[in-house]
Amino acid sequence: MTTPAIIVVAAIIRGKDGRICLGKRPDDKHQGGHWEFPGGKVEPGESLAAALARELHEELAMEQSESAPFMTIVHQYSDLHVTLHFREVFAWQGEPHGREGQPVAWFENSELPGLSFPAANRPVVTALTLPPSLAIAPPDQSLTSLLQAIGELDATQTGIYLRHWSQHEALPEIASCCRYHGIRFWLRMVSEEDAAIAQQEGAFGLHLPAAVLAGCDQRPDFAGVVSAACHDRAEMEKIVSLSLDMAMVSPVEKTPSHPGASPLGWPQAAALMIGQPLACFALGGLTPDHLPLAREHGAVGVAGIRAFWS
Ligand SMILES: Nc1nc2c([nH]c(=O)n2[C@H]2C[C@H](O)[C@@H](COP(=O)(O)OP(=O)(O)OP(=O)(O)O)O2)c(=O)[nH]1
Ligand SMILES: [Mg+2]
Repeated sequence: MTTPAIIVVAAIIRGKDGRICLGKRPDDKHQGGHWEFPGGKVEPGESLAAALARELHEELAMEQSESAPFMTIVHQYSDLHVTLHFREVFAWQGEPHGREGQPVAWFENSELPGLSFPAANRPVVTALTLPPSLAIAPPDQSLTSLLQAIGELDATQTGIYLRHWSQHEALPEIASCCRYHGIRFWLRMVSEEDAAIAQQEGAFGLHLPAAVLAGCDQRPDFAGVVSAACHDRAEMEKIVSLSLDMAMVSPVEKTPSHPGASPLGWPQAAALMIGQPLACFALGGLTPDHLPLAREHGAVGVAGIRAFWS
């Protein structure tokens, strides 16, 4: 039996102090009693940006709001099929307050995972904990230059994937340097042991290359973010079926590190990424400046090697 389907826009509103504005859904509404990113149903013929500006005016008295894509999640509730377009609101007039009697409050990013949200929101709450850029450690980088480069990164914008360092004797030193600078880092999982190492070193993420993903029949035992490499639809389905948090989708554009690989191109990458219940990072021939373009195509972040180390 098919359920009704709706298209919804919802706002990620960050105050100057970095906190996020949420509203509480009235008990008698669908998904009532949960916190929500303010927003509502898109009306026929309305653009997503216009729909969100209208909802923010109606619900929060925010005027002239402007927004850009963050991520899209398609979710099937038992009684409703929703396409949720989350958008980052970057400008507005007025002080947001609940105009419909609903509680409205501001939360630190770190408080979000502890709140009760509609089930569809799990991936967006995870995505909000991620840096927008992921710098992959180049294979030929020396330990000294890696440690120096870590110290020069902006921890709010960039995380790092220590692709070749999981089993290296210098890992504790690198991990401690990352922790000191507040840099979120990912380690590569090749064996079961790597999940334990990642846990012990305080890695933020554990990344599964395609061959490891192929041999995996359950989510690895790791408390942080679990990501996997994704090149096609079959890998995306596997990643979703294991309830992983993140996919690095590649190669989106032509890249010198994999000269033989034919790129997906943005339309095909978008078809893979949009609506999936996880955070997608676009990878391959990109720079951090590609973030807005990547978000237009369903990725929440961008990853790469050379262009991501300042
Ligand atoms: N706004 C919002 N809705 C969400 C979120 N997560 C989630 O599953 N939803 C679902 C709940 C609802 O079924 C739907 C949003 O519809 P809504 O009730 O807010 O729509 P609306 O503002 O147009 O309200 P109404 O005029 O129909 O009363 O999307 C979220 O974070 N924010
Ligand atoms: Mg609403």
